[in-house]
Amino acid sequence: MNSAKTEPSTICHMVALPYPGRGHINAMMNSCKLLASKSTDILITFVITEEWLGFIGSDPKPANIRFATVPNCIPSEKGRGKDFAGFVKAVNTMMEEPFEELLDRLEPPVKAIVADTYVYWPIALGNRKNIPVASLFPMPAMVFSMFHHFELIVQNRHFPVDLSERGDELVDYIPGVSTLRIEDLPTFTYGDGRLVLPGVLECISSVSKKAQYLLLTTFHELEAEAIDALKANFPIPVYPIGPAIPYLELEEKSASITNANNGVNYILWLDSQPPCSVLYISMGSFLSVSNAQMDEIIGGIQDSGVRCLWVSRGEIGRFKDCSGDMSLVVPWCDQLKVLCHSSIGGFWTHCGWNSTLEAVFAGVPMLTFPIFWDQVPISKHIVEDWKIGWKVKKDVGVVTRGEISELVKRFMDNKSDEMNAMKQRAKELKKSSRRAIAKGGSSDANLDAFIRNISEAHGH
Ligand SMILES: O=c1ccn([C@@H]2O[C@H](COP(=O)(O)OP(=O)(O)O[C@H]3O[C@H](CO)[C@@H](O)[C@H](O)[C@H]3O)[C@@H](O)[C@H]2O)c(=O)[nH]1
Repeated sequence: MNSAKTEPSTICHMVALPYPGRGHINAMMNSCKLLASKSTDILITFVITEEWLGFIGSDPKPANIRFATVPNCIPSEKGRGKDFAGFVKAVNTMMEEPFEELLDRLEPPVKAIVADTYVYWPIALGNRKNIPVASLFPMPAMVFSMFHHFELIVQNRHFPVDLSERGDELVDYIPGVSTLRIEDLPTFTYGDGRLVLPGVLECISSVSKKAQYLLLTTFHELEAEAIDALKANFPIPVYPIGPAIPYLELEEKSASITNANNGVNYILWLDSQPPCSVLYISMGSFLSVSNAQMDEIIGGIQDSGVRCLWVSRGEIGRFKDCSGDMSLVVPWCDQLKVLCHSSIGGFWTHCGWNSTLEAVFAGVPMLTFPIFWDQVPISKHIVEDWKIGWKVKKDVGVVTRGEISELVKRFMDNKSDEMNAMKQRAKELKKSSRRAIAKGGSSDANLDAFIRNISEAHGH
């Protein structure tokens, strides 16, 4: 850890604590970069485990963001998906003590803690130490509202529930959230979702009761109704500052483009493809679909004859038949750069919120294959609310190779009126995301308001 000792007291020093998973670390880092871009008087200490420092320690970041570490007191990131509930428990029992020790040593004095909503203890810790806490929720405002109003779901007898019997019943009573089926709520009715639900509900309720600010990685234009309804009754300021994605670095050259991919330069490959012809496929950073489903997906995409760029970690062997001019498989890519490339015509996504915000920013329509938790209502957002995608996943059972091939062909048909109308809507949302981040736009103004609030209300 490299704590600076002599910064002047005008420095607004914040400590950022992400939940230690890829989607959450990215959301927190991108939010911090947006905050740090506002003034060189802002200093952010970004706290991660030593293992995570190994993953992201050499990534480019502005001079006013620095890393500090806690020991590897939680299970390794590798294999985290295997015992999800156990991982969540470890994050919430093992990290507080080393974090508190670190906090006590940091200089200059800390003006605010920005902590992921899914880590349970920072709000109480901040209260004990008289340090304001901004809770960063890295999922849609709509999903926050679902948990915030969970008692309505219970009152309407929609939880607990047997999805196979009542999954199609409608949920039309959550303020600011458009009507959806029980089946489209986050996956808290079964499995790991059911296990982590009580802890999540406690976190969400402590945000309104004890935190000082709520930051959202969404932007107002994208979820206006959910955000307005939330703000109307929420006891603390709510600041949507998104899309919290790495758009500030879009123009920079990324060394990882070839280094991480055994010398394969996927940007050069994209450069040589026709406009809007490539389907980008990424299924998320830690949960994946069943082997049987994966075989159908790979077969269906091959049969469709559509060009594609796949991201696949550790499963490259399964793609041995996907070689040739039409497809490229890489273990990792600079996703926002890829989505913004003119050759990309569609995105097959598991509907992680960061990926969704990136696709909205890039104006790319989506094929949705949600797997867990918020990904299910996010798919509904994409398909029904914004109408910029189609759902591939079925509620029950495997989607077959033939179904996938047909769907992908129709989806990537640049001459279809239906697809062109969808692309037009995606372009409109892209424009609204650019308006939100432009000077004086909704997110830009919210970043300023949050920083002003922290500096004034809690100045030294
Ligand atoms: O080759 C790749 C693949 C992914 N990414 C990035 O990795 C992140 C993935 O985040 P996300 O799309 O949100 O997926 P997950 O990692 O699965 O996200 C977890 O965290 C999200 C935010 O809380 C939730 O919405 C998801 O349900 C949860 O699984 C994004 O920033 C991508 O740009 C890359 O840069 N390169």
